[in-house]
Amino acid sequence: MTKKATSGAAKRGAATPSTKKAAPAATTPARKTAGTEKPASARSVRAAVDQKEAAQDVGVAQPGAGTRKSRKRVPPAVPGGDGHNPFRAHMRRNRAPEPATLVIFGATGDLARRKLLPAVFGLWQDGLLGSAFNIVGVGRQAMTDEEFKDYALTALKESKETDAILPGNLEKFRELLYYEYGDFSGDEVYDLVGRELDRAEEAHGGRKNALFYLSTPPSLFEPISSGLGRLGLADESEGWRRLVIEKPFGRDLASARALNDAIHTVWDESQVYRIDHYLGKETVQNLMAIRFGNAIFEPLWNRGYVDHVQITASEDLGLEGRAGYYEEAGVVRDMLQNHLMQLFALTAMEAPAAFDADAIRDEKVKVLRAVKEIPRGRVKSVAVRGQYGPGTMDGEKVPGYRQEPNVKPNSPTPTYVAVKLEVDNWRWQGVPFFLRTGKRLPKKVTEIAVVFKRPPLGIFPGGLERNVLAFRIQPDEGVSLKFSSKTPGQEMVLREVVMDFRYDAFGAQLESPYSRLLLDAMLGDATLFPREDEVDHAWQLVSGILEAWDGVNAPEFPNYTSGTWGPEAADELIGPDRRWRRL
Ligand SMILES: NC(=O)C1=CN([C@@H]2O[C@H](COP(=O)(O)OP(=O)(O)OC[C@H]3O[C@@H](n4cnc5c(N)ncnc54)[C@H](OP(=O)(O)O)[C@@H]3O)[C@@H](O)[C@H]2O)C=CC1
Ligand SMILES: O=C1O[C@H](COP(=O)(O)O)[C@@H](O)[C@H](O)[C@H]1O
Repeated sequence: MTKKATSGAAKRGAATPSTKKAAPAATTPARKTAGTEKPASARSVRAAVDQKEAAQDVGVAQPGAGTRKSRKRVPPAVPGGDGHNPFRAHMRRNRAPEPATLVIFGATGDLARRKLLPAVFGLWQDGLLGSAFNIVGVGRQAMTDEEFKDYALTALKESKETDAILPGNLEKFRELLYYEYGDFSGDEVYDLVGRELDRAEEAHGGRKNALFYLSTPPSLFEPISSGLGRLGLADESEGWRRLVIEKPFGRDLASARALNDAIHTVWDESQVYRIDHYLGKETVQNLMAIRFGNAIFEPLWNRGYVDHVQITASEDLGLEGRAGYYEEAGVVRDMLQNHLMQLFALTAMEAPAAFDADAIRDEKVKVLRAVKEIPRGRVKSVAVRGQYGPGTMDGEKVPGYRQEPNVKPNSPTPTYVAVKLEVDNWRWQGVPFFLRTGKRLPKKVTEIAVVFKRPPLGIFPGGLERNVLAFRIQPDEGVSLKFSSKTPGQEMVLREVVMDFRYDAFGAQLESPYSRLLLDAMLGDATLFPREDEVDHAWQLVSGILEAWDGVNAPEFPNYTSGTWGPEAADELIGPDRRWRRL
């Protein structure tokens, strides 16, 4: 176990340097050459308008108050319905974030462009970001504020993730954007960020709340965390300060622990929000809702009734030009250690004492701890790796992994993994959990399937099929229950049928996970963010697999054809009496 941060105040105090906001004028770089000096008053005016609008009604009259793409469809009538959209009310929750600045490090990167800026825009347009809000993009490229505003607006127009833009809202959103740049290993760039917070102070009601989002290569997580600490920006005396860290969190157990330790020299754990975007998916949250919001499932959710559980995250896409990252990561780091382990933990955990961050995360940690270890010597019997070869997808020929641009011709990097987890606790003893994920599989689908035991005795003709409760995480989001039914006719012949709940019954398109998680972080709700000990246990579980596979060439690679369901050995792993679901 890694050590927990001791007193946050003590840590932060110790790390607060005397250089805090030192000599701002002297450190101002030659920048913003396009005459983009921002008069404080302009910002104050905009913010004051925002504040007034928000004060009128946090729920309605926000800056861009409008309708999200998701609300273009009219929801079905609700009992006593009056046209009021229940989803909108739900999204708003019962409070809005305090005035704050969102600082995005790596604002010129792919994630920021395609996902983060659209997510923030959507939240803002829906009036969910509170009374005063602004964004400071931070990068290494020299850019003026105006150039960054242009860049961000282009990104919003181009991203598929952007909600329908209401007239005039892009121009209003533009007003909220600022940019700073510099070398992330020095002090100057953090000083500039600090001054952005100073400037927003008045408009933010005298507070300097800040959410620092690290959307950079992982090698920069520690330098940025430390840089913010050196300049006193983790100190919460003038407003809350939170650090959002993208994945991957470390590349193995040792580096994840080192990163946690480095971060905790500056930040208390309560200030740290490690992103796993799967937790922001509506359907993943619904897993908890269905398990713990109904009486009928939980009694069956154990070794008495469940035969096994299958968790699948299959992707039809290949590398998509990410060789630089993926050659270093591979599927275990990219998907198994984080997203699939989280899905597993939510499926297998006990009911939390309350729906709050620590209660839920405590339960996830407990079940992760209960998983039988997979030391290097066990890997062969419980895990299968694969790498895709050339094949055909949707009638088109696609290259194998080793033929992708910038991949080594004999790359040992796995693009598929299947693993059997055994949980040594009273609930799950003897119930295997099979997890699989891979690229260039036949289709994009993520599903958690709870497969029940066969009936104890067959009194009707026909097979004794296993009932399956399947959570379709994506796409075609919903939940289905497969069971046997009599087919119409004179004979008592059974056939499998499916009862299906589909999310589109709600008449709302689902929220981007990044919107959900960004808003949660702004609200200080860490429920959907993995805690330090969760990440640590997930790394512990995959460590043996990484040790056995890292850099070790699998002579059989490539061992599955693009467009198929992975290597044959995966069928042996789950068999002989069980079969992977054909999705
Ligand atoms: N892209 C995605 O879909 C996903 C990304 N992530 C994670 O998000 C993070 C960002 O990913 P992504 O946006 O794809 O990465 P990119 O490489 O596209 O962008 C990274 C950002 O960091 C900046 N940067 C890179 N190196 C330096 C440096 N040495 N000094 C200062 N700035 C630097 C880049 O600047 P410049 O523009 O000048 O290169 C850019 O702004 C990563 O941790 C990734 O693992 C997680 C899930 C999905
Ligand atoms: O984090 C990642 O996730 C995506 C899959 O995410 P999804 O939400 O589209 O299911 C994966 O393609 C990528 O390799 C990985 O880094």
